Amino acid sequence: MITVSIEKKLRTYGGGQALKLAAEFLTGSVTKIYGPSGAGKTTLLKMLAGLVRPEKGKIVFNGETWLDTERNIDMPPQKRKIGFVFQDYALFPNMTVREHLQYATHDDAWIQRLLAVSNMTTFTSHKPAYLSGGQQQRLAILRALATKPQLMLMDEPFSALDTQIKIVLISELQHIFNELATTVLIVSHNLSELESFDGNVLYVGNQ
Ligand SMILES: Nc1ncnc2c1ncn2[C@@H]1O[C@H](COP(=O)(O)OP(=O)(O)OP(=O)(O)O)[C@@H](O)[C@H]1O
Repeated sequence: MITVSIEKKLRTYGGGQALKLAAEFLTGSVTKIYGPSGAGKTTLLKMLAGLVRPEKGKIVFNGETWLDTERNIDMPPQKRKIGFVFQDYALFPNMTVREHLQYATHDDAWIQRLLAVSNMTTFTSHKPAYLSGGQQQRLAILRALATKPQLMLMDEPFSALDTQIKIVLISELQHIFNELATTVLIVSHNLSELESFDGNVLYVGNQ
């Protein structure tokens, strides 16, 4: 279980806007996050990852305190056991698909499986510049999954995929998340694309 209570001032023109959130996420659950543009959805994922610090707040993951601003605890991102799929992918330009995955894990059988479920096996020696937008996006998902994270944070992870690929990939991901008991948070503008994910919905924004 992840327990989160956070207050963060957002840098907005005009100022004054803040993100305030208190929520619990059960282990192994999928939560679909939606809300207006600029409400702070990406910032919320970054705070969970330890990439952005709130002014005030507490994050406890399975009894382990990741953040407690009152006690000055702020666990660094690499210790938080998370996978992050960034909206802009954040791939390494000089690494091939296989190297991206080998950088994250030494488990070759797992790499093979990830490549197979995402239909990426034929592209293993390609660098990002030689991949389509949809292939780059799938690589970003695979790289995040490679470490078998306990918490998967996904920011608009399917935006570049065509419907057919999306349907197959989501069904494969659902199996993998169940197997690993991964807790998953997915930010999406398009909740209908996530229909096949069994999960809860969280609105971020002014009520
Ligand atoms: N580290 C930060 N500290 C404070 N404010 C930030 C930080 N990063 C981004 N912001 C501000 O937070 C606001 C919300 O941005 P964010 O990207 O989290 O929104 P979003 O809900 O994900 O929007 P979209 O749906 O358009 O992607 C923006 O006004 C942005 O300038």
